[in-house]
Amino acid sequence: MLRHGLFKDRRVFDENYIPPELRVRRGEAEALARIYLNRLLSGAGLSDVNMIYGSIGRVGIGKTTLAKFTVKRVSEAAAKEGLTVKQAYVNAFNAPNLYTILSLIVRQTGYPIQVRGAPALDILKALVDNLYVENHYLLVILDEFQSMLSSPRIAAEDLYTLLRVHEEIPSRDGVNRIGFLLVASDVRALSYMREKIPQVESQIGFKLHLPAYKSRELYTILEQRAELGLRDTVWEPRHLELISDVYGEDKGGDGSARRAIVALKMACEMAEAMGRDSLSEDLVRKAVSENEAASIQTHELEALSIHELIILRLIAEATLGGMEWINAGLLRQRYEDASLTMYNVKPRGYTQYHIYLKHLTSLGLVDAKPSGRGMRGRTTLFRLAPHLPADRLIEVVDNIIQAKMASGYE
Ligand SMILES: Nc1ncnc2c1ncn2[C@@H]1O[C@H](COP(=O)(O)OP(=O)(O)OP(=O)(O)O)[C@@H](O)[C@H]1O
Repeated sequence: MLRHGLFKDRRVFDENYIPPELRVRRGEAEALARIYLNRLLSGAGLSDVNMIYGSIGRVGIGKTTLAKFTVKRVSEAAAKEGLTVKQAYVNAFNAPNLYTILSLIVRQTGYPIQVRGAPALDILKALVDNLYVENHYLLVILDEFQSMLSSPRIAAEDLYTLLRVHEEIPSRDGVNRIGFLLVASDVRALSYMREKIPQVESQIGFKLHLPAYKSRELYTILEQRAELGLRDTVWEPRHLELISDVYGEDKGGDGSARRAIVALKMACEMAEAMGRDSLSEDLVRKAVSENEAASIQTHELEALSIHELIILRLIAEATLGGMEWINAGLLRQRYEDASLTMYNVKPRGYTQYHIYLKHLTSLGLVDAKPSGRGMRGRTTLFRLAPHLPADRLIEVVDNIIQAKMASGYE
């Protein structure tokens, strides 16, 4: 009989949960924190710009976690020396322009700065002034930094203004008080920087590359979650080994801690739903295979244009509505309607439209086949690739479309 459930603290499995200590990558966090602290504690202020970046196509490998942990460490260590280092986190996907970036930063500092209707430069001046008056420091994480570089609504000058704030707006006492930790998906961010903002690129002190996780590292991460979030009698090391062997990069997996943690959570939820009070190997295997089936490569979707995303969404919608295949004519008609009425973008001409459909098919997101007999004339039929869950895909696609629209992409 199940009396308490398997979890002792469900929050430990939340997407944004940051563990109290890092058992994997602690050394990296300490090394990064020391760079900021060395200068700060020697009285030279805070002005460093460092960067964490991952590997192409790898997600969930701990970039954000490491950044947040590092900044927290800096703030705590500084506090022990009597210095206040405020922390701010901005995800570029939610910050399409300099004004929004600064508004988000200001909100997190808690300073009474009027941002509504103020020009970005005035907000930044007020921020520099408040830091001076309070004698505080500020360390800002700019996550998904690559999308700031490619956004048409963030000019090179904006990035200079922000990242070289000390030159644009020197503090009244000459002490620099704002440091940055940039987080980018992969090494390409550095070459974009070299093109768009070379002076900032050359100013980056420390560039830390994070590889995908190996199975042994995933085991350690899972063990920590199990200890913090599950009842002791629920799990055994072999359950965690099974998961870390599936996702470990050295075992042929994608090295994602996120997916490994989700698999463990799913296994526990499945056990609960079945009224069991502990995990079994069978259940863990089942959770892993469901996790695989439901996995949507968000980075692959982020790389699509808005028009491709609209087409994909329409095909997924047809599936969700019970239509097994949608024919080319109907799809085109829905695409034209949706572009104009829902997204306020001009539909692309036929040639480009067909290139988009081909691309979606070649990525394995969409299946295409010629219509059989019984249809008038020859046409092509489309459907969402059967391994993709239509409802979750629509959710993810909507988020991406929204973010792209907000940052002015097409
Ligand atoms: N070293 C670690 N210790 C404990 N948990 C970790 C560690 N690395 C990653 N995680 C967990 O794995 C999940 C994914 O990590 P995170 O979001 O930091 O990855 P990311 O590389 O920033 O992802 P994305 O590529 O989507 O931006 C989070 O739940 C995080 O808490």
